[in-house]
Amino acid sequence: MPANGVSKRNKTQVSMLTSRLVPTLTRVILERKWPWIPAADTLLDPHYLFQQQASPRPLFLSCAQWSNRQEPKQKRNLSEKKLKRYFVDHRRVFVTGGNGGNGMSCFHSEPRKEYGGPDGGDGGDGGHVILKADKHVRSLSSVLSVYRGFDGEPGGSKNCYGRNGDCLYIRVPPGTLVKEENEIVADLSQPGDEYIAALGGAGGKGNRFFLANDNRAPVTCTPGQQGQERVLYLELKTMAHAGMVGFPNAGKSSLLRAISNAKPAVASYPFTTLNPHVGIVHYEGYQQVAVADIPGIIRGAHQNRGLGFAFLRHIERCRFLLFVVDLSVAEPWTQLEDLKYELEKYEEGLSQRPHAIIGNKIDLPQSKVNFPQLQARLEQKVIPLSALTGENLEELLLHLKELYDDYVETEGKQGREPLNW
Ligand SMILES: Nc1nc2c(ncn2[C@@H]2O[C@H](COP(=O)(O)OP(=O)(O)OP(=O)(O)O)[C@@H](O)[C@H]2O)c(=O)[nH]1
Ligand SMILES: [Mg+2]
Repeated sequence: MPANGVSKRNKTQVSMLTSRLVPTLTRVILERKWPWIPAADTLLDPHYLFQQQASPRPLFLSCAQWSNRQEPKQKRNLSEKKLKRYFVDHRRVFVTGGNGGNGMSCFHSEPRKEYGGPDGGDGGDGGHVILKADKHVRSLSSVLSVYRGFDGEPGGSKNCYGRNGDCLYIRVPPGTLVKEENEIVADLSQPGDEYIAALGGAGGKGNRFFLANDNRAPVTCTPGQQGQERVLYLELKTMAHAGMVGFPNAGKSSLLRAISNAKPAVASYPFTTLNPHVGIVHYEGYQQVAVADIPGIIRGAHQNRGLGFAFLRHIERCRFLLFVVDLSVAEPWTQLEDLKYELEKYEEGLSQRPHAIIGNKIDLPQSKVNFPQLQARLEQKVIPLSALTGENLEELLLHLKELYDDYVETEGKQGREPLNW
């Protein structure tokens, strides 16, 4: 007799019974799905059962082991493609006004009343699609690509008119330009400004409308008109106060994360940022400066290389620029020359906008060698800093405020309202 009191013969019998009770396939699936649960054979193994009776701990232990085996949840790397909260500064929108309701053709019907006359009502007008500037909206990201207005209701009998379709409002940020075939058709600069993007169709006429002296029983009624269809391009005049311009991997997104509450994706491969992100830097007296992280630009961007010249357009919409140079690469001054060349090729004078030059990654040993060489080649001061360690960020923040104050002053002199965020 074995030590645990179960004979080998008994064990074989129980095992055979288990095989009959639980089909093989089900067992395999169960064992794969819950590996911490002992195999069905083992469960009915008298040896195992005795062990369980002796100490109930193994079950709890297996749960604990399972939870230990699960790897700790790691913070997943942010991918730009998964980030939905990027800044949208231009949109193509297809708008269609609501259709008008059809007119009704019918005659008054009442007992003992012959020739009651026509009483078909008119259809309701279709609703307009209206663009409205709203100061609570910051970007065009909430604007969809297709809008269709509400239709008017058809006319009814007994001279009932159809209900007009409601107007459909599309909320856009103040400072939105509306373009149609490259022509500006509206400038929604102040909050509350409205522009009818698509007119709703007029409602059709009921047969009552056609009642005349020479025609006392008209049967004619007209259908409602179709709503207007238009393709409009919405563009923001200003995207942010400051725009960060730099080569891919220069550390623009890291810098925006360091100075503001924005959370653009950061990774060690080029072209991590595919869409602009805007972060707000807060100063004393509730002053806020908006800084945009713009996708990386390479030499030849104006010829559509890299991410193309679509991104140079974002730079155009920033009032002043922050050139971000990676100090750790060889000859960082060539980066600056290339960036200015590309901006100049895209639009003359763009590189001459008020700007600051930032030398990033000063924490790296190579940067400490390159920085004095870069500074020696430039008349303008370069701000050396590290977005990663936070070294010398204060100097950038002070310089940013100076650029902002100059911008407010210039706008004031020209009688324009500075962009308030
Ligand atoms: N050592 C060091 N590394 C940095 C610093 N700033 C950024 N990096 C690293 O540089 C890499 C690129 O940083 P990003 O912020 O994604 O660069 P980017 O300019 O936004 O790049 P794109 O989005 O591709 O244009 C990342 O691996 C960062 O960790 C810094 O100050 N010091
Ligand atoms: Mg980036």
